[in-house]
Amino acid sequence: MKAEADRVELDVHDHDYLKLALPHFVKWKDQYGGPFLYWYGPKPRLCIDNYELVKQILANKSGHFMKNDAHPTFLAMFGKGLVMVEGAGWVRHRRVLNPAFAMDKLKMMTRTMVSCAGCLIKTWEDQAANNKTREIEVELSKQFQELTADVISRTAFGSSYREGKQVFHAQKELQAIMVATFLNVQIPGFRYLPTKMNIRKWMLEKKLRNTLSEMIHRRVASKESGFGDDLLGVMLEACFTKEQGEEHDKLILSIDEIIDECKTFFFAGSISAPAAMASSFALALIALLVLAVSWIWEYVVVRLIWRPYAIAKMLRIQGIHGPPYKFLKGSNEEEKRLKEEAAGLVLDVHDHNFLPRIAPHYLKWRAQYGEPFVYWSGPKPRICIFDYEVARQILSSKSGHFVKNDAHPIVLELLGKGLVLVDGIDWVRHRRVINPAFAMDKIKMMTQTMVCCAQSMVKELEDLASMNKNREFEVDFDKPLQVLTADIISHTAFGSSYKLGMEAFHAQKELQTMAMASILSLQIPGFSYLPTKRNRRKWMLEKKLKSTLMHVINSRLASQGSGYGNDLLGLMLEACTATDKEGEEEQLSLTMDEIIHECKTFFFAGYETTSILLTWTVFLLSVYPEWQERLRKEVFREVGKDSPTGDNLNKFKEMTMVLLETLRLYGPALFMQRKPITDMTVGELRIPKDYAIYIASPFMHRDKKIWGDDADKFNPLRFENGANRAAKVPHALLAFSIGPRACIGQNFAMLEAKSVMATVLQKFSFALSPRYVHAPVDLLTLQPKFGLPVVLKLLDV
Ligand code: HEM
Repeated sequence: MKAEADRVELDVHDHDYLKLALPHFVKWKDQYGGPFLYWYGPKPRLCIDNYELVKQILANKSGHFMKNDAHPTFLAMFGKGLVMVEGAGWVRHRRVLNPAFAMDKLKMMTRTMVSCAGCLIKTWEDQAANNKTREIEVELSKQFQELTADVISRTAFGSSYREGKQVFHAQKELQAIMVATFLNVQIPGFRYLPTKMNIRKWMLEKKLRNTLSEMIHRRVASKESGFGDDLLGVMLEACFTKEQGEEHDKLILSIDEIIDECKTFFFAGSISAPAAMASSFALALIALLVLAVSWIWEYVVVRLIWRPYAIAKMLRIQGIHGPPYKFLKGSNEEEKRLKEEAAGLVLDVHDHNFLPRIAPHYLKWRAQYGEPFVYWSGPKPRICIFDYEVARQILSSKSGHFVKNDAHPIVLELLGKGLVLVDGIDWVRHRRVINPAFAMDKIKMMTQTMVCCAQSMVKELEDLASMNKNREFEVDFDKPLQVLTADIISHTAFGSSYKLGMEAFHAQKELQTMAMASILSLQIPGFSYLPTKRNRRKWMLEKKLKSTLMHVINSRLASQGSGYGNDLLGLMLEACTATDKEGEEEQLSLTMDEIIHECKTFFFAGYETTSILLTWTVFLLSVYPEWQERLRKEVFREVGKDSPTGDNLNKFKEMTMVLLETLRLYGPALFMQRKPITDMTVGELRIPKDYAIYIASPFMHRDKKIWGDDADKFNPLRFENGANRAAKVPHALLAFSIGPRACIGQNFAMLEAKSVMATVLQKFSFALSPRYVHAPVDLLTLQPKFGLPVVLKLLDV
């Protein structure tokens, strides 16, 4: 019917365009009367034209009538902005946006509106003046569209209006895609397939997001000098509110929500959807063709060919060299080959330089091209930094210009958007909520739990040893240490709900194993949505993980009267609950999803790292028995046979030195990554926006210029005067990172490691089993490839 109506033209005095724009409504209304029902695919739509019914539905304040589900592309364009949000979310958004549309603010924008209109009129005037007849023909609807886009770019984004225009164009193209696909049959999952149209759509969505995100981050960074008088500025102003008695600003909308509101400004403010939808199928076909050509141009020519060569050239000019870029593969093949060659390398147990095993490509390229060098992960460049000063400037930067590099999708999936991965003002919000949980006095209170867990592991090992006449036995010690650290994090994070916490962690661990198994296999786009056996198991685990964590969190929230508890979750919820300004409602400054992500982060960031630190500490104390003995003496000197307390542990000086030296030589976290959100200069190095920077801390920890000639040796004494005096530069130990994004759990990890080591040293002596093979391996964290078999001997104490 629409195609037929498309061929009809109306007389200019005929304003009844319904037969053209909505011919199906006109026909069905005539045929079936009002209200009538029709079908959009399998979904029913009830059409109402009765004023009283309309009033009751639209004016209803119960919140029971919500917006209908939007078309996915429509959602991508609009985002979850004011037009789309519902319920409490809508109240929050509306509260932030209202001030931006107050009459006095709008009046201030009139000048911009008039000036934009003036520019258009001036263009017409100039064109008309060039004609003898002083008249011109213009395509008014197009020009008005341009005009409103101009007005909204300037009023919404002020001085950033040029970027605002880019947003407008990306949104317009997305709209064309929506029109072209609107009436197509929607095959479930089809939108996840990498068709040319979908790829273009994803690119546009990414561009839209990145441009808006950058603009917002810049505004937030320059917050001290005011947010500006444009819509974005007024919205950000209303978004940052200082609660009574609070030291810092509180953010009402998340950065994602602000981005969605910006999309809404544009869509609602400059384009009318019904007009767009009236476009013809012919237009859709042309759009498809244009999209295909532009996809080939943008994706193949620009991204895979031109950009890598341009980047390499720009870096060469700065004197940064590296292996040549190969189409699509980058340096992957050479990296893979070098790693395969190194995989069989076995080290002597006194040899702590494992770099030829885990990073042979870095060693080769550094020798060949110098420092820093650039290599290619597929078409993406990685600039590798070995210099302490450059690393310090990047990691310590507080401007918010260096953010975390895009995480591998698998890491993202596992970790969720928790503290480790969030950036910008979201990070500020998360960090503020989580900081109190890691305050020293709170962590000290957890020491008892840590020691208790360690004692029950030691008791089990003791029982095994007592079964042998010589009171010794061999064990793969990395395994009980893994179980122990999971036990500790379950207890300290979830207190009395630790059993449920443990269940959640087991689900997460299995998900992690599945993810690691697939990390190197070919990723077929869309494959993850197919109901294969593996995917179904994955979905089941994800569901279980989420529902278990939700259950734990909800029961805590429900028991608020008796306090949230002294475990990490309780302390986080405490900091998370803030009373609404108007007084009534209690609001969480993190959403339920964000709290769930933080719980996952506790486990992911806090469990494996600490179990690996313990594993390498046991390894080194086995290789250097004189240090094992020194630490045992220290433990007996400080606590005798008693259980250590938080205060005792802080007095373990030699233990601290050994742990720091272990972190230097065998730090669990290997390469830190960042990227600048805008072009940045660090020292003499100019780093263009979005280039990944890899900070090669395992190399830097062995730098003889910084650590002295014995940098490759195990020498805990270098930390005798504290971590900051151990090397020629302060903050040379990067194992917990430095700067604002340094590890929030470092005190927790150190206390945990001391609790466990003290408890083990009180009962056992240990030595490496002859089965031990020294082959450290990079599995996201640094691990002993063949585990840690040791002989444990029960002490006669
Ligand atoms: C030996 C043990 C640990 C090591 C070596 C370690 C290492 C690190 C490093 C290097 C970072 C910074 C990453 C970067 O800058 O890209 C980091 C961040 C972080 N760590 Fe740890 N970590 C350890 C234990 C823990 C524990 C026990 C927890 C929590 C229970 C934890 C939670 C976190 C969190 C939440 C962050 C992100 C902080 C932020 O971005 O604000 N870590 N850790």
